[in-house]
Amino acid sequence: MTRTDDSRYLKGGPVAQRIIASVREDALIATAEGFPPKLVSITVGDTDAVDVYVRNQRAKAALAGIGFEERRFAADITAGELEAAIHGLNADPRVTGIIIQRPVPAHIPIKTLQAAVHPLKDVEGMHPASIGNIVYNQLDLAPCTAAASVELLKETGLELKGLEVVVVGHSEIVGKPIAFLLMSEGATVTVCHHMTRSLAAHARRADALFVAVGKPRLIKADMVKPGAAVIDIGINSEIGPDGESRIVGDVDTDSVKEVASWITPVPGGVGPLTVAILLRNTMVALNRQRALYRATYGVADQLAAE
Ligand SMILES: NC(=O)C1=CN([C@@H]2O[C@H](COP(=O)(O)OP(=O)(O)OC[C@H]3O[C@@H](n4cnc5c(N)ncnc54)[C@H](OP(=O)(O)O)[C@@H]3O)[C@@H](O)[C@H]2O)C=CC1
Ligand SMILES: Nc1nc(=O)c2c([nH]1)NC[C@@H]1CN(c3ccc(C(=O)N[C@@H](CCC(=O)O)C(=O)O)cc3)C=[N+]21
Repeated sequence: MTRTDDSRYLKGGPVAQRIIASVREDALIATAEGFPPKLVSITVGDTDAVDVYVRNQRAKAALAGIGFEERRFAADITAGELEAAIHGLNADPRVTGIIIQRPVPAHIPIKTLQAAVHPLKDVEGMHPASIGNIVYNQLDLAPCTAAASVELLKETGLELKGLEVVVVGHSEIVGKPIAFLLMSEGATVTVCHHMTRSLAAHARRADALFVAVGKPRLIKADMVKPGAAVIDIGINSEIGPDGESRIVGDVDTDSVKEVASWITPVPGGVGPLTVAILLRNTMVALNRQRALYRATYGVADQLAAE
């Protein structure tokens, strides 16, 4: 049996295709109504870690009928200059959404940048005001990777209410939002991080195990409960036995797949779905902008008023 024919693999591609097809329908209607959705990506400095992501964003945005523009800034730009650029995008009615690719150089405070994006254009749900929404169980626009990971778990058909879930990694962009989304769904959530005393003991109790750390093969077969669902979020690049560069996750997939009932492959798991959800979030943002403008001015929306 080849890797991808194995039904234990929870693949992101088919789910992503469904989402992109539905986004495309909405995007074509919005465009015909005079409001073409457009996403702007901001990258700062050396962008190796995000190149794959941005390349896929561009390709999938084209498929979905969403405009895409990449703004690249030099590593020595100041935080003030970047904020000014973001304010310009906030004020530009042709721009629907803004995504700031991580990481940014150390001298740029990412939180300040994230807070500079207008909440209505925050397609990643990372503005402090947006991230608060998931605490209040308003889940229609959540951080893309977290939403993608939870959506893949739902593909298993497992009942989330009361499910024992363990999340490894507690970054603000992945681990923490996953924990909040799962709490909203009624799961019992344990969050582990580098200070956790026995990662293995916690991980082994999980019916669903989410891993977002950035360490290849951190999770081995003896850390996984038989029959569990394993969602591998890690994207690590390493040199394979053939001397070629390859992408691997945080889970030792070959051994863990013998124990788990479901496992997300890397590549081909969470990654493609993350991109699809970013595009879906862009349409959620567009619809919010149009609804607010109608409510405020009683006209179709901002462009129509000009
Ligand atoms: N598929 C996708 O769409 C995406 C994939 N990623 C990938 O997911 C991974 C995580 O990304 P991100 O959350 O941004 O990374 P961060 O580096 O921000 O966070 C890593 C987390 O892992 C924890 N950690 C570190 N070492 C251990 C350990 N030995 N045991 C348990 N926990 C540990 C850290 O805890 P502490 O803070 O306490 O040190 C931290 O919370 C990366 O491989 C990244 O490439 C990221 C974004 C999107
Ligand atoms: N603000 C911000 N948000 C992010 O969500 C974010 C980020 N910054 N910085 C970089 C990381 C990484 N990341 C990926 C998303 C999808 C793929 C993806 O599509 N992966 C394909 C790769 C296929 C191929 O190799 O072409 C797959 O896994 O199958 C990869 C990486 C999002 N990140």
